[in-house]
Amino acid sequence: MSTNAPPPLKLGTRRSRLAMAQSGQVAERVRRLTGRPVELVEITTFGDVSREHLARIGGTGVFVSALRDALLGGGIDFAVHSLKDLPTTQPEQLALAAVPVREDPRDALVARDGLTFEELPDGARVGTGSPRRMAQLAAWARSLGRDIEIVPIRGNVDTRIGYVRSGELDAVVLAAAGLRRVGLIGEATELLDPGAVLPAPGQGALAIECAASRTDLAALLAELDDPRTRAAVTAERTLLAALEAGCSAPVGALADIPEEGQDVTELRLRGVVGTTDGTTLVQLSTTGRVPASAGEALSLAQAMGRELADEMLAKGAAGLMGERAH
Ligand SMILES: NCc1[nH]cc(CCC(=O)O)c1CC(=O)O
Repeated sequence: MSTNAPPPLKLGTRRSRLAMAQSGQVAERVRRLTGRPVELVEITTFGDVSREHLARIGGTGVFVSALRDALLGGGIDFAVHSLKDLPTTQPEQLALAAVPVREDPRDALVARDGLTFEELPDGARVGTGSPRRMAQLAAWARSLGRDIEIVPIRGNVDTRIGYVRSGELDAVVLAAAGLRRVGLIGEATELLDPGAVLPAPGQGALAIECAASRTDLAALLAELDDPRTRAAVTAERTLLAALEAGCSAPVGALADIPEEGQDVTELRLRGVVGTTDGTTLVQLSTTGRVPASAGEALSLAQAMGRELADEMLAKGAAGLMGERAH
């Protein structure tokens, strides 16, 4: 073994089971890619400590600011975030070095007795703290003529599933990606069709960040980037930004980017905004031609996001978002 072995790369991570799982998976890929050891450095964020509902503390960035401070202070070399927790404006001093291949973007239902959403009886209590999920679940229940009570909850994956195990709630809704990453996807009783419930912009994707000044490191991490995922989440996040909504706003978005070699000639971007009681939803989609190159895909993704936002705003989307997150 060489005496001047490179020092370990420090990967800053939140302490939650989900954050540790996704950081561990990225650390393994970076180790294999660079041959360098990767050390996990645990950091507590405001979002982990606060007991407040996310909708009340604003949501935007509560899980990421402590990690970003450590990146800028040099305490860590890179960080892994859930992309859907990242504010839409990227600070100049930080590089979004890679957006790896996306995990399942859908929401998952975890219900008692293996029930699907449509099988829930009148009076069923369904837990979620997300205004986006509240709006779409309430609208879905209304369309079924079903009387479902949406109960505001928050907490990590185990806490939320615990409400169903204990019998306190009939079901909860979580991101399928989170369940997969912590090995609990078997608890899901239904993967929700995006036609009924659109996921949060960027859901299921990770963001790997480092200081923009670390150009060599950024280039190394860029090996983990998946251009197709980056184009999809760019369309979704451009829509979110153009609606001037925060990550706690009742906004859902999903871009379908066809796999290479797939016989598809169109990209599709779907978006939804609604009131949390589900009485009003503005749900629209737009399509674009499949681009020739990754660079072209990004500008097309941005154009589609802006175009869909304009159409949604013309249909009254701004009035449905309530108080804007900051
Ligand atoms: N807001 C918390 C959060 N941020 C990312 C995920 C799940 C994983 C992902 O979307 O990548 C979750 C939990 C959830 O929504 O159930």
